[in-house]
Amino acid sequence: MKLQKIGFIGLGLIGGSIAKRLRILHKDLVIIATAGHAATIEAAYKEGLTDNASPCELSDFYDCDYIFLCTPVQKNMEYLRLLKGHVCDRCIITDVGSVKTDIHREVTALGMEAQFIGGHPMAGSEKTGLANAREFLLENAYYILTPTAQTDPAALKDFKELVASLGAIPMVLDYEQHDYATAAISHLPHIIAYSLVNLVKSCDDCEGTMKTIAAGGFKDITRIASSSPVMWENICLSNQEQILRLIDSFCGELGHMRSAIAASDSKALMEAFTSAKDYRDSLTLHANGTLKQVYELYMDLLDEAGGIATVATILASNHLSIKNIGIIHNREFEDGVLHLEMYDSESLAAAITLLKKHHYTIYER
Ligand SMILES: NC(=O)C1=CN([C@@H]2O[C@H](COP(=O)(O)OP(=O)(O)OC[C@H]3O[C@@H](n4cnc5c(N)ncnc54)[C@H](O)[C@@H]3O)[C@@H](O)[C@H]2O)C=CC1
Ligand SMILES: O=C(O)C(=O)Cc1ccc(O)cc1
Repeated sequence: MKLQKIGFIGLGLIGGSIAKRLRILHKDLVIIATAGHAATIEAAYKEGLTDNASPCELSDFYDCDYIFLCTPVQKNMEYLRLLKGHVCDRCIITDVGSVKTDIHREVTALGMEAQFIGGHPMAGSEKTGLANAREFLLENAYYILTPTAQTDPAALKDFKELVASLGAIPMVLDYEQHDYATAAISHLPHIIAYSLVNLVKSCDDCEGTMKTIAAGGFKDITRIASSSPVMWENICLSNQEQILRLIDSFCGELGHMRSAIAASDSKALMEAFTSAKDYRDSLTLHANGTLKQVYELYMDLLDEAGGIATVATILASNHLSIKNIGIIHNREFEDGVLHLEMYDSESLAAAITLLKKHHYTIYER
């Protein structure tokens, strides 16, 4: 399907990343957008991402092939209501929200099932805004699609192709199944991270001893507590039922741990830790059972002669071999991005530390 016009409502981390990739793939595509702040659209226009220089009106979305709703989940539902009756028949409205049941119920209530395909890229970070959007953000990530009972199979096929062109892996799921799974693997972990940080904050002494000595483990498990509060408030309100279910199960798990520790039950502790370790260690195994881990980083590369040679020399002189290297030449008004693939996790970690020491900006996935 030849894409002509795509609209974005919300142009932050996710909307911006999708738009950037589409701009690279389809130079002639008309991309229009609106966002919470006019400055976002001005910036997007300046970098050649959007065709409009100020936030567009909802009526401008009428003849889009696709409209991506990329605001916090509850705002997406408001926009869906506003769009009803104001888009042409062939337009597919999709969203990137982290919760799907709520918006599907709204779609049904509005009678928009034939025009809506839910979506959720399983990629992102704790960062927000267009400034952090990257065209490769969805690379190799699952992108969950939740069609409705009235989705035209041809429209679903086209949308799958679009998702695949973003570098993502489309996966169709039932929306309720999606919300239970994401409550477990994404929503609960964010709530635990936020709670853990608040716990430490309230337990710390006046000198901030805990904050000072907080080491890798605490930082690893709480990185996501730096995520957008508005986004997570919206997610908790939209996926309330499944999140409460998972919080209760988690309290049960913590209770088992507590009992085992209180009873000095080494066997129970060893069983719990070993079983969790085995499962966690197996996460890098993909569905087909092959080890598909890629040890890669992306970094900003100054547009100067010898830029790659300098990076290669820094790594080689520290005995770090590069498996794959390439420049992504597509941000017209910015410096290039260098993609590096290393052989294993240790070399990747060492390369990141080394390159950061040399003041390069690194983007880890
Ligand atoms: N951050 C992440 O890692 C992921 C987020 N998501 C979902 O993607 C959606 C967007 O999240 P991000 O891009 O991370 O957020 P973001 O904060 O980076 O961007 C949100 C965008 O929505 C706009 N916006 C907010 N309220 C608005 C309003 N009332 N009218 C118009 N625009 C408004 C903001 O101006 C901004 O452009 C959310 O629904 C979230 O659940 C999905 C996958 C990953
Ligand atoms: O930062 C991380 O590791 C995330 O987990 C990002 C994320 C946040 C929300 C989603 O719906 C999907 C992915």
